[in-house]
Amino acid sequence: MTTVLNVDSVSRSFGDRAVLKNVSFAVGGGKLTGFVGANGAGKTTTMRIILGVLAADSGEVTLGGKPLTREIRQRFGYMPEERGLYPKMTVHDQIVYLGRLHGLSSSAAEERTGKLLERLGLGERAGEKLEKLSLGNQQRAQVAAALVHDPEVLVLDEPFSGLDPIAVETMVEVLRDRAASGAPVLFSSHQLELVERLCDDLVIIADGGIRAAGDRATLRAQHAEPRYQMLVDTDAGWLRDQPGVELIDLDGARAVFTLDAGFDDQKVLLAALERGPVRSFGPVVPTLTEIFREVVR
Ligand SMILES: Nc1ncnc2c1ncn2[C@@H]1O[C@H](COP(=O)(O)OP(=O)(O)OP(=O)(O)O)[C@@H](O)[C@H]1O
Repeated sequence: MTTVLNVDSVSRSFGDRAVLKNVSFAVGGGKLTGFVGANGAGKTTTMRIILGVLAADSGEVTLGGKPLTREIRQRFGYMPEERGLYPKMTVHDQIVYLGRLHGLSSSAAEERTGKLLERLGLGERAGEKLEKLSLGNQQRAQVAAALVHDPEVLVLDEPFSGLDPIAVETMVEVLRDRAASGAPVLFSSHQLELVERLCDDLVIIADGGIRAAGDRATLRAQHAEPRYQMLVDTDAGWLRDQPGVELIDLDGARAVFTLDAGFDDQKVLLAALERGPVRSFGPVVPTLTEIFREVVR
């Protein structure tokens, strides 16, 4: 059975500045949910409230319908924006220590730490002080810290920033595994292509308010008008004067356009064929970047 983490009408101000305004969204168990928004949109503040590091002015966060208590939050894994491992302690020792803080026995903490560091490619670095590691490896250690107690919920602030592509893939696998065990996994990121590839669900925040939330396919259907892409052999500039067509992007022989409501796409295809070979023609699904632009503007 999976559990849902629910953020319900959460508001928070700093002084007279409303930073979160009635923020509501759900993070489904067993899923990876990407949390995206521009700088200062309110992602970190929302995550801090979920973790109880910061209080909401109103609204609440629940897990499986129950308000969060200290005991429930003990079972969360958190990777905060400010990171915060001990630079002078060895990687191994601090992950074990954090496991113990979360209630693991000393042998369980040792075992989990060994496995996790190995999995994250840090096995050979386990005995080094954190400050001696590269930034990317420190980041991996942060993930190990968030995961050591097999958390029932994972909340990660920018876990992919600064990672090389191979480290990203390792991290993705680790997060997918955690989600596969039924845990809700929420992470923020500015890397929209990555979020698009990785996530089951998305939450888009702008200026302290949720602009869109839900599964990728639904968001795509709701938030971006259908568009077509065509590739021909010669310049496709004639599309500008084609009735029913609005040209969005033209790069020589490649054109992206929308059609007036009810306009038959086959008429455009025929018009293109009259001018020469057509290499590809069809509707394209909008990318997350396009949806993002549309909903936050
Ligand atoms: N403790 C605080 N006191 C005053 N203002 C704050 C505080 N914490 C956050 N803010 C403000 O709240 C707004 C939202 O910040 P937050 O860090 O949640 O954004 P974010 O979406 O995580 O941004 P980024 O992508 O840059 O990390 C910002 O304008 C920030 O300056």
